[in-house]
Amino acid sequence: MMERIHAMVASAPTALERRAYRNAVDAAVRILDRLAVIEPDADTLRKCERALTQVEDALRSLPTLPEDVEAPAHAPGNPRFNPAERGLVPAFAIDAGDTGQLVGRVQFSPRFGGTASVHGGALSLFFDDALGMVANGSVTGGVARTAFLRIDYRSLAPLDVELHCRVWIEAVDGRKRFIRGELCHGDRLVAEAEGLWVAPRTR
Ligand SMILES: CCCCC/C=C\C/C=C\C/C=C\C/C=C\CCCC(=O)SCCNC(=O)CCNC(=O)[C@H](O)C(C)(C)COP(=O)(O)OP(=O)(O)OC[C@H]1O[C@@H](n2cnc3c(N)ncnc32)[C@H](O)[C@@H]1OP(=O)(O)O
Repeated sequence: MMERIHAMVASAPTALERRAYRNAVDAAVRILDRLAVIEPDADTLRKCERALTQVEDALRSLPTLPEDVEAPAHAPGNPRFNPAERGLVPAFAIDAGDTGQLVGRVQFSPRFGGTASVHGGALSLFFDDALGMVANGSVTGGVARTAFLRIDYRSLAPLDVELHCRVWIEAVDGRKRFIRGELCHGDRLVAEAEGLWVAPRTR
C-alpha cells in the first residue's frame, strides 16, 4: 500500500523538509492562538502585520505543489502533508489503535475556541479526522470518503485541557463503513459522533 502511495507522489518531502514544514506551521498556529486571547493594541498589531507580510512574501517565493497529487491526505509520502501537520486539525495523540478502535487524547488550543469553550465546527472537524482515520484504517482497508457526519454536543468542551477520545467501527456493509466516536472531559461526555464513510466503486 505504502509503495503504491509513494509511487503516486512526484516528490515526497525529505525528513528534514518535513520537520522544517512542521516547525513553520507550529510557529504560525502559535500566532493564531496568541491572537485569539490578547487584548488588541493597534500599534503592536500593525507592526505584527508588517512582519507577517514579510513571512508571507518569503512563502510566496516557493513553488506550489502540483494540483494532480492524489496520495491520501494522511499518507506519509504525501507532499501536501496531513491535516494535523498543516494546522487544520488539533494534534491528536493516539494511545491505542489499529484494531478497528482508536483511543487518544486531544487538546484544543485557543484558536479553535469561541469564548471559553471549543467551537462546535472545530469539534466536527476533529471528529471527521479521527473517525476518518478508523474508516480508512487497516481493519477496513483502503480509501473511503465521509458521506455524512452527525455530532451531538452534550456539554461544553473546555479549551487548553486534555480531552479523551474513543472511536470505533459500528458496522461494515459492503462499501459502507459506519463509525462512531465520543469525546470526554474526565468522566463528562462532551460530544458524540456517528458517520458513514463510503469506499469508491471498484468498477
Ligand atoms: C479529501 C479526501 C480525503 C480522503 C482520505 C482518504 C484516505 C486517507 C488515508 C488515510 C486516512 C486517514 C485518515 C482520514 C481522515 C479523514 C478522512 C476525511 C475524509 C473526508 O473528509 S472526504 C471529504 C468530504 N466528503 C466528500 O467530499 C464526499 C462527497 N461525496 C461523495 O463523494 C459521494 O457522495 C460518496 C463517495 C460519499 C458516495 O457516492 P457513491 O456514488 O460512491 O455512493 P452511492 O450513491 O452508490 O451510495 C453507496 C451507498 O452509500 C449510501 N449513502 C451514500 N451517501 C449517503 C449519505 N449521505 N447518507 C446515507 N447513506 C448514504 C447509499 O445509500 C448506498 O447505500 P446502499 O448501497 O445500501 O444502497
